[in-house]
Order: sequence, then C-alpha cells, then structure tokens
Amino acid sequence: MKTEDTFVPGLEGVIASETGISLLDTEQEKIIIRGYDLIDLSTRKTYADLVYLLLEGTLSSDAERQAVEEKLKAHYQVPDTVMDILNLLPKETHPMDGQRTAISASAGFDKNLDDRSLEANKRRAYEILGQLPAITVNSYRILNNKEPVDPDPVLPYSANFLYMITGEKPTELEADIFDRSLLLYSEHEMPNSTFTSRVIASTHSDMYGALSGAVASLKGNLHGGANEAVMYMLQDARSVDEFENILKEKLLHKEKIMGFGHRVYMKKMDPRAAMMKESLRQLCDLHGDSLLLDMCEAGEKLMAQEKGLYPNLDYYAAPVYWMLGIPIPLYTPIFFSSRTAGLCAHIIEQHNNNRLFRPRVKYTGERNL
Ligand SMILES: CC(=O)SCCNC(=O)CCNC(=O)[C@H](O)C(C)(C)COP(=O)(O)OP(=O)(O)OC[C@H]1O[C@@H](n2cnc3c(N)ncnc32)[C@H](O)[C@@H]1OP(=O)(O)O
Ligand SMILES: O=C([O-])CC(=O)C(=O)O
Repeated sequence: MKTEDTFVPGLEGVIASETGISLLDTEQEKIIIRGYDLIDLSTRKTYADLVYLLLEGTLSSDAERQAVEEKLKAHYQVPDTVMDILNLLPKETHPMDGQRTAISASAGFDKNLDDRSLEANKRRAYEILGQLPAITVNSYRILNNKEPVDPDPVLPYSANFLYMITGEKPTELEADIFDRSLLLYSEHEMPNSTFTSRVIASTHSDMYGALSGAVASLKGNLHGGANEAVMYMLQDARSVDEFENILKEKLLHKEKIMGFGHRVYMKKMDPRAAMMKESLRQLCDLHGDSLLLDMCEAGEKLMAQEKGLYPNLDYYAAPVYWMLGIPIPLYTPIFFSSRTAGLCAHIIEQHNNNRLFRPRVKYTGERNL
C-alpha cells in the first residue's frame, strides 16, 4: 500500500474503529447510542440511565437507574491527597487542568491498576464518575479561593452536581434541564477526545491515562472548549444588533465563530442543539427575559445566511448554563464530566478488543540519503 495515496487531512470520513457504542447516522439523521435514539432518550430518560446504557449495554429499569444513582453516590468522596494536590496548583489553573490533574493523580490510588478486566474497568468508571462532581466543582472553587463544598447525597446525581456549583437547591425544571444537558453530552461516537482515549488505551495503558488525554483533547476550543468561548462572545453583546455586529466583524476577519459547524453534521443543525434551544426557551420564559434566546436566534440566522453553517450543541448549551447560574470556566469541565460515561465505555471496548493504533505518514521532508 502506498501510504501517501490514502492520506486524508484530519482523518475526515476515515473509519478508525469498530464499535457497538454509538453512531452518528447521517442518513437517518439520528444519534444512535447502543441501538437507541439519543434525542428520543433525552425526552424520557435521565443521565443516570445513559450511564447504565453506556456501561452495562442495555436500557435501565427504574430499579437499575436507582442502583446507578446509589453506586455513583457511594463514590462521591475524593481522596484527601487529590484535594491537597488541587490546592497546590497556581490560582490561574483552569478547572479543565484541575480535572486532568485530579484524574491523573487518581491512578496512584487504584490498588489494581494493572487489571484491565471488564470488572475492574467498570468499577473504575463508576468511581471516577462518582468523584467527578466534587473534583470539577472544587477545582473551580479552590482556584477561586473558595472553600471546597461537599456533595448532598440526598439529591439525585445531576441535581447535586448543579447544587454544588451554584450553592442553591435547583428547582425541578432547573435540575431537569441540567440533567438533559448531561445526557446530551454523554456520548457522540468518535470525536477527537474519544479517539484520543482509544489511541492511549490501545497501548494497554490504563483508564486514568486514557481519560487524562481525553480531558486535554476536549479542552481545545475546536472541541469542548467552544461552549465557554460561545458564552464569552455572547457576554460581549448587550443587544441583538451588537451580537450580529460582533459576528459580522469576526467573519470579516475570517475568524471562526464558536458553536457553529461540525465535522459530521457539516451543513445541518446538530440535533442536540435543537433540544438545548428548547431548554433555553424554557429558562427565558421562566425569567421573563428573552435577550439570550433572541441573540442566539439572530446569530443562527446570520450564520446560515452568510456561511451556510448551523449550531452545534455548544452554541445552545452555553446560554443554558449561563441562565442556570453556572460560572463560565465550568462549562467545558461539565461537558467532560458527562462525556466520561461515553469515554469509559470506549476505553473498555478498546481494552476488550484491542489492536494497537499505529498509522503511517505522508513524508514531506528532505531525503538527503
Ligand atoms: C460539542 C462539540 O465539540 S462540537 C464542536 C465545537 N467546536 C466549535 O464550535 C468550533 C467552531 N467550529 C469549527 O471550528 C469547525 O466547524 C469544526 C472544528 C467543528 C469542524 O471542523 P472541520 O470539519 O475541520 O471543518 P473546517 O474547519 O475545515 O471548516 C470547513 C470550512 O468551513 C469554515 N468553518 C467551519 N466552521 C466555521 C465556523 N464555526 N465559523 C466560521 N467558519 C467556519 C472554515 O473556515 C472552512 O472554510 P474554508 O473552506 O473557506 O477554509
Ligand atoms: O462529534 C464531535 O466531533 C464533537 C461533538 O459534537 C461532541 O464530542 O459531542
């Protein structure tokens, strides 16, 4: 095989893996997760159901969902040493880097680190998912000179996560909307972060290492970091006109507009974004203030007209998180926390059916032979 003939920049369209976890079915316009339509699931299931579906492979009964909730709560406690390490980081550290550091440090606390069996990997997945709300929220709090907060085990997993972030018990609507955002972020086939984690896992490296690599990948603003960038952009405007002018100015300077475009959906709206837009509408109605929705809709219209580009999930997740009272530096860490369910499923699948990733190159250097 002549490798230069098969070079595809960015591996666009390249099939990198076999998987039974998920598929973006562009013909049917569906996000399939273990045989189910993610958008349909988002109308009738919770994030805990998705954790079960991703890790156990089947849709959970009410009792199984409850068991997942309990399992996650049993792992809420983060080792003191990990918290001490977070405390030692410079105050400029982004919570994504706090998350990466904490997950990396957690490897040392795993007594059977070399055990890659399904059982051991699942145990780790539930442990990490259980610890992530405390790791995530306290990464932000410690670095902002605030006392760490403890989880409230009485609340469901997502409601507690939001409570730890805002310090206030969420209403049912707020908890449902936050839970839905976690569900929608939980798994999405083969984005850069998932590919990264599978590449790392393919050397027989452990789950902590594969997840640490995935946090780094997800942090970039071409991927998960876009949700924070969207909110900073929205914050720069005080009216629909101002927001449109910001976008026009960026387009004039050939800048990318965060929250638009997608490698797979390309010229169509990400179906998850449509769901989050509805959540934004609900929150705007509740607050009697439609400015954020109006700005976002105007941006959506302008980008369709000017570039033929449509929103991805990050575009509408950002204003939803803002209206839920979530500090902007937590948006991408929340995305990663949710995605950890999907990532763990992929790492497990890679360990269980492995071949080392080792591609070739198209050489463009000298040949001074
Ligand atoms: C949940 C998620 O992680 S979804 C992704 C979140 N990321 C973002 O929102 C960042 C903004 N979007 C982008 O940068 C891109 O659309 C990506 C990274 C998501 C996909 O990138 P790719 O598939 O590699 O497309 P690529 O960047 O090559 O863009 C193709 C063309 O569309 C343009 N384009 C793509 N996205 C945008 C955008 N958001 N704003 C302006 N132009 C864009 C590119 O400039 C390029 O134009 P050209 O052919 O004239 O040079
Ligand atoms: O699929 C992608 O490339 C990025 C994305 O939308 C996600 O990870 O949710």
